[in-house]
Amino acid sequence: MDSIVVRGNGPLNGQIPIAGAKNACLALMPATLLSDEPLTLTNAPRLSDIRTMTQLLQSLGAEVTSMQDGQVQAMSCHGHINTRAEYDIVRKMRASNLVLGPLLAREGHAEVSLPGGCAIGARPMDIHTDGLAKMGAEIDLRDGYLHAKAVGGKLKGAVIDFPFASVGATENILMAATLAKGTTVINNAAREPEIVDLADCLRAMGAQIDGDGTSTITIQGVDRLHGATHRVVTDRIELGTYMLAPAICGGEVELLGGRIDLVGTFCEKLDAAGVSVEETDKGLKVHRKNGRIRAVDVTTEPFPGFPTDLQAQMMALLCTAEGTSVLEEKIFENRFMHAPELTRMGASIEVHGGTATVTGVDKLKGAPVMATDLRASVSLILAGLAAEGETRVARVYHLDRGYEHVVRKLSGVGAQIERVQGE
Ligand SMILES: CC(=O)N[C@H]1[C@@H](OP(=O)(O)OP(=O)(O)OC[C@H]2O[C@@H](n3ccc(=O)[nH]c3=O)[C@H](O)[C@@H]2O)O[C@H](CO)[C@@H](O)[C@@H]1O
Ligand SMILES: C=C(OP(=O)(O)O)C(=O)O
Repeated sequence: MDSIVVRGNGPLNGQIPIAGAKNACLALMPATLLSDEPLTLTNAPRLSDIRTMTQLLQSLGAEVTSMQDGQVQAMSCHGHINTRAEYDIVRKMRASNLVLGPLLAREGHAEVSLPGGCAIGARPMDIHTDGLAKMGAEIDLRDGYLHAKAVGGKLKGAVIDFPFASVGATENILMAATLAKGTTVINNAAREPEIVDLADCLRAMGAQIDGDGTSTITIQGVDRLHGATHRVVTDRIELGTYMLAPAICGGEVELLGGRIDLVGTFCEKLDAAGVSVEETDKGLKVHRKNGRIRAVDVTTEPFPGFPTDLQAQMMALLCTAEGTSVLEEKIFENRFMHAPELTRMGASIEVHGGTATVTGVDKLKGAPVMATDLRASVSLILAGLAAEGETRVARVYHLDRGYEHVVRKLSGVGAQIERVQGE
C-alpha cells in the first residue's frame, strides 16, 4: 500500500488544472443503461472510482471504452443486459447504487447488492427505494440484495416528496423517470451542480426534464432515449480542495476551469477567513489577503450550502487560524475521522457529536497519519504542506478514488510531495 510524503516548504505559486467531477461522472455513466445508442463523456476524471463504475457497467453488459488518455469514456449498451449488480463490485463504492434506477426503468427489474458500509455514516437507501416504490416498483431486501420489480413491467410517473434532499436518490429517480410512463415530480430534490449536469446529459439523450437546480424537478417520461456526447462539469470539490492550498501555505495559485458559481458559499467562508478569490478568464486565482487566517464557523448543508465534501479540508485550514472555529457536520453522522489525525500533527480539536471545535495553533508539526476516507486523506496532505517537518499519509488508496495526479498537481505549484511504497 502506498503512502504520500509531504514536507512543509512555504508558499505555493502557479496553476492547477481542475478535472471533471467524480460525483457527476459516477451518475452520468449509469445513464448509458437507458439507451441502446452510445453515450460519450468527455472530461472524465482518471480515478479508481471511475474504473470501478466501468467494471460494474461491463458486468451488466455495457461496452465501455476509455479513449486517448482516459479522458473520454464511450459507453454503449445495446445487447443483452444483466440486471444483477454483484456485491463484489458494488461493495467498493456507494455510487454503485446508481444503476438501480436505470436498470429498473429499462428492464422492469433489477437485483442490486446494497452498497458497502461507508465509514462516514450509515447511508441507508430508503429514500431511493421509497421513491421507486411510488413509481410502482416492488422492492425487497434478500441475501444482501435489493430485488426490485416494476409492477406490470414498466415504472409509472408519480409525485415523490423526499424527506431529505438526497443527491443519490435524486439521481436514481431522475434516471428512472426518464423512461417511466407519465410524469414524475420530485419535491425537495437535491440541487447540486452534479444533478444539473446529469439532467443536461439526459436532455441531450432526448429526456424531458424541467426544474433541475431547483427543489422541484419534473420529468415527462419518453419511450426511448438516444445516444449523446456530454462534457462532465468541473469538479467543485477538487476545486475547493486546491483553493485551500495557497490559503494554507501562502503564495498565489490559479485554478484552471474553476467557477465561483460551483463554490459560492465556500468562497464566502474563505473571504471571512481572510482569503481572496478572484475570477480570471481561465478560472479562479486564490491568495491570502494578509497575515494570519482568521477563525470562521462552518455548517455543512446540501447545495448551495457549505459542502460536506469540503469540511475536512476546511478544518485543515482552520487548525492554524487565529481564534476558535466551530464546524458543524449536518450531512453525515461520522465525518470527523480526520480530527484525531490532525491532532497528531499538533492541532487542537474537540469533537462532540456532530460538532468540532478547532482552536488555532501557531504551527502544525509533521507526523505519520492515516487516511480514513477520501476527503480526510486530502485534508491531511493540505495540513502537511504547511506543517514543520515531514508528514506521511498512509492508506492513500482512499485518495485515488477522488484525486487524479495529486502529486503532479501539487508539485507543479512548488509543493514537496511524493508517493512512496509502503505504509
Ligand atoms: C457519489 C456521490 O455523488 N457522492 C456524494 C453524494 O452522496 P450520497 O448521494 O450518498 O449522499 P446523500 O445526499 O444521499 O446523503 C445525504 C444524507 O441523507 C441520508 N440518506 C440518503 C439516502 C437515503 O436513502 N436515506 C438517507 O437517510 C444519508 O445517510 C446522509 O446522511 O452526496 C453527498 C452529500 O453531498 C456527498 O458527500 C457525496 O460525495
Ligand atoms: C463521500 C464521497 O464519495 P462517496 O459518496 O462515493 O462515498 C466523496 O466524494 O467525498
